[in-house]
Amino acid sequence: MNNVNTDVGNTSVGEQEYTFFGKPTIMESLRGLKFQISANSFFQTNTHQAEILYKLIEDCSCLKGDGSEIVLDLFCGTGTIGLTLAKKVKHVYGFEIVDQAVTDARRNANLNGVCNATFVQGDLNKIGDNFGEYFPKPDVVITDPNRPGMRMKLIKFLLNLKTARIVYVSCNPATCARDLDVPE
Ligand SMILES: C[S@@+](CC[C@H](N)C(=O)[O-])C[C@H]1O[C@@H](n2cnc3c(N)ncnc32)[C@H](O)[C@@H]1O
Repeated sequence: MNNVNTDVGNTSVGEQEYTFFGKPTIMESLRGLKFQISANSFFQTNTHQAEILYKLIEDCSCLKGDGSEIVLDLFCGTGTIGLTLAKKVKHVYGFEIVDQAVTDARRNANLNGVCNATFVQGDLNKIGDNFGEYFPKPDVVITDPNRPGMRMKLIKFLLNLKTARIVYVSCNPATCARDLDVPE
């Protein structure tokens, strides 16, 4: 797979894709589920470590496991986190900017027989005042932003939700610390 972009920066999202050999997607298994991943979709690079991370996320989520809770999966990529939690909750709502990743997330839900997950394409840096109308009040929020972290509007939105639990997964301690420091 040749994934081409014209940026000089460190970006993994391509403008054109050329499949030279084989299929344009790869399959991965995580926590008993199968995931089909396209070239432009984010996927944790170390699958073994991702299993450990996702187990930790589940532990930190403190789900009741009785199928009553709503989970919001922000920056959801191919739906991996939400889908690994879906069997324990009432519904998962995932938000992600990359079209292909959202398509993958919906397909991955089908692949794994998960019917209680909704994945929506959208830019979480540009949420409108009506963002909260897209899902019921969540019991748990998982947020896993890319390195720039979250914008103030999203942070304020999450704080106003007064959700019992927010699990922040970060690949950048600096922006994570900045985001956690926002006063209520
Ligand atoms: C660190 S990855 C996490 C993906 C997923 N949670 C996982 O574990 O595979 C961050 C994700 O945020 C998405 N993203 C980046 N900027 C975004 C934005 N402004 N709005 C929504 N999603 C965004 C990326 O495309 C990527 O899929």
